[in-house]
Amino acid sequence: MNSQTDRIFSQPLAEVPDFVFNEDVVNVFPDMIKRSVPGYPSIVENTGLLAAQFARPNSVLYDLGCSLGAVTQAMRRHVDQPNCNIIGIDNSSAMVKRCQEYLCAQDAMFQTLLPAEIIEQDILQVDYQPSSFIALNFTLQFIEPQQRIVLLKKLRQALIPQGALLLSEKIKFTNADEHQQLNELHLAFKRANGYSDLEIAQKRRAIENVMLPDTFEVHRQRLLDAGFSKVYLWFQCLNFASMIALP
Ligand SMILES: C[S@@+](CC[C@H](N)C(=O)[O-])C[C@H]1O[C@@H](n2cnc3c(N)ncnc32)[C@H](O)[C@@H]1O
Ligand SMILES: O=C(O)C(=O)C[C@]1(C(=O)O)C=C[C@@H](O)C=C1
Repeated sequence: MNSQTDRIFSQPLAEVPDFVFNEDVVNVFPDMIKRSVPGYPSIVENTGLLAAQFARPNSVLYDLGCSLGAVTQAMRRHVDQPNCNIIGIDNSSAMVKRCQEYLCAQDAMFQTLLPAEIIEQDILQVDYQPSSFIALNFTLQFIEPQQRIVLLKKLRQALIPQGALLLSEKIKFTNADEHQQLNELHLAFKRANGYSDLEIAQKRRAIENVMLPDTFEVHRQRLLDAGFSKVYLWFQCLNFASMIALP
């Protein structure tokens, strides 16, 4: 169950396949995401704080595209509301299986935690229950672009009036210089975390067709079009950002 160092793209590949969240990725995922996403640990921990701020009794907290449940675990550390439960959803069976094991380990360590269940499902197919907090932590970028507004409208409908949606994403920039500078800084971040140029190039090739970032302006407008009334950027580190959207 121990996480390993990410060496998935360290050897030259004749052809780099599209990135999938399979067993190989699951084995290295905590290391991969920490070394690839600037600010990831801060975003996860503060998501627990944000969830505690918005969580209301008798409601569900969702962790969509939960992977190994880092956000679910942070919410469980911070949220203490009566009759609240967490539902984590991911469509990768390998992720769901490992996530359930990690949550059992968390259950064994703490006595009073919100109940949490992890479900294997496509987040586009879910009938959402009334919710006070929904986290999409680096997940929307993997959803087909035309489906993003459909999903956000559904989530807006599920949110109770005092609730909030958290959206973290890799972002593009409209200004070409800003885009290039921040992408170069992101490459420097990856190199400083021990990734070689080969690993960086092969990973980029693997995700270019499956992970499609938008600009902050596109996210903001789409959230407003989905029916949210306010969108606040609460975190940015290089080309990775997190925002909250309020009903
Ligand atoms: C970058 S990871 C998310 C990281 C995670 N939220 C965290 O904070 O550690 C993206 C996740 O979204 C999941 N995913 C992608 N498309 C999905 C879909 N349509 N339905 C459910 N999960 C999806 C992937 O399997 C993957 O585990
Ligand atoms: O942009 C990159 O290079 C990334 O690796 C980003 C990213 C992400 O943002 O989700 C992509 C896939 C991996 O799951 C981890 C990180």
